Amino acid sequence: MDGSGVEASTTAAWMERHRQMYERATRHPFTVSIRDGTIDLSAFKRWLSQDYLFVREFVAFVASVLLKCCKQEDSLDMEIILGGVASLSDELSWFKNEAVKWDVDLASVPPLKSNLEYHRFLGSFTEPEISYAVAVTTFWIIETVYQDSFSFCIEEGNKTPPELLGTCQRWGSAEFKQYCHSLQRIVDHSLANAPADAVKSAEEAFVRVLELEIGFWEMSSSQC
Ligand SMILES: Cc1ncc(CN)c(N)n1
Repeated sequence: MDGSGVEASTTAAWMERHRQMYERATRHPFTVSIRDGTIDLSAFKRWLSQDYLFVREFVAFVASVLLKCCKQEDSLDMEIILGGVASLSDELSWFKNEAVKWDVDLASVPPLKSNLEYHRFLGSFTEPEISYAVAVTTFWIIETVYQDSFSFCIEEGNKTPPELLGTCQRWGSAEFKQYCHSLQRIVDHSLANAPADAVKSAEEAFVRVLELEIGFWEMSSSQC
């Protein structure tokens, strides 16, 4: 609580403390080039196929967050996270449809280095020792980076190519923003009740996600 009796948000404080890195993740030249219409379409196609592989790994990660949530005494967050798991089925179908549209063969694409590094990070959350507070923080910031990055591509003044607007809407919509805010409330509530070492680990995971997201955009831009 601050002096006015308003509960300060830990997530907002972290966003401020790590603002530079947050900006690097959410205003990366890759997404900025979508917004200004200069995107290299081969880079977009690389992102599309790599992100499909990412989302397949993300399913298991979100399922592990759900499992940790269900083991909490008070599992009121369950419905929001379950909704997140359910929406991934639609998301995988979306990637498959887009791949056909862009003539990308998803079956023949191997994951690139930065993607594999992200997969390893996501895979570590199946460990039961990793707390729910850390896992749900990680989930929230992963979703938020996409929400912030893609909503920028559809904000006023954008020159986003019409064929990419559907992609930007997927994560940049008001609905997805609401969902990210719901996750953020869950995270702040969870952190407010977590021990100090878990809060510290959650902040480390927050920063690690920003690094991995930057690496993912870099990989999409340049095939590293
Ligand atoms: C790399 C990455 N980060 C986040 C998201 C949003 N679920 C995604 N699809 N891909």
